[in-house]
Amino acid sequence: MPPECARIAILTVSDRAARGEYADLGGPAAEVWLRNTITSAMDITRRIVPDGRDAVADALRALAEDGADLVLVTGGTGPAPRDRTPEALADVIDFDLPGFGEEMRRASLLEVPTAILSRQSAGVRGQTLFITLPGKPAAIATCLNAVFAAVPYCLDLIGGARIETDTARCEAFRPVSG
Ligand SMILES: Nc1ncnc2c1ncn2[C@@H]1O[C@H](COP(=O)(O)OP(=O)(O)OP(=O)(O)O)[C@@H](O)[C@H]1O
Ligand SMILES: Nc1nc2c(c(=O)[nH]1)N[C@H]1C(S)=C(S)[C@@H](COP(=O)(O)O)O[C@H]1N2
Repeated sequence: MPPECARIAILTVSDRAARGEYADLGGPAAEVWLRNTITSAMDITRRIVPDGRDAVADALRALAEDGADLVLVTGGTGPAPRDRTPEALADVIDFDLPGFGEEMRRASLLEVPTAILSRQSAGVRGQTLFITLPGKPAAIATCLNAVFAAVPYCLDLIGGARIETDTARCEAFRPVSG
């Protein structure tokens, strides 16, 4: 893989999708969104894990150790007993980026009042940016549309791969220095 190729992982967190009780629609929706938006070279992998703090934290750690530049996580952000994606994220990151969650909730609240229940967020471990999204497949585009303009510059700042976007879908914002 060329060094400029961005390594992106999509992690679906769902007990029922992990058991095969329903088809995972969230992971594929996130992949389609990325393929339609990112124009530079990328390698996308997808995984499914059950809900729960340890299962999710182990998967997040493994993805960072594998060298992922960006990890999108969908599911397990709510208040139900098995929804522990935020705790798993806190276990693995060096620091959080609360603006991501604030903006994704703001955008989602324009669509559904229960968006306030999602503890979705973002954080950085080493050179990996994690963004957590709600499990509802329809939430994925809403949330990525709301925040993705800041993702390329965030990856620049943490030493991740440089990514370019289709400006008709998402204009990556990189502040000009000086
Ligand atoms: N990965 C997914 N693929 C398809 N539909 C999903 C997925 N994740 C969630 N959903 C749908 O969104 C609804 C609410 O999502 P939520 O994450 O709260 O699921 P859940 O009820 O906790 O399910 P699970 O047992 O799979 O974790 C689910 O009932 C399901 O219909
Ligand atoms: N855009 C959007 N955000 C949303 C939703 C949605 O349907 N669309 N569902 C909400 C609901 S009902 C819940 S419980 C929380 C947490 O979902 P999760 O546990 O699947 O991550 O996300 C919220 N955010």
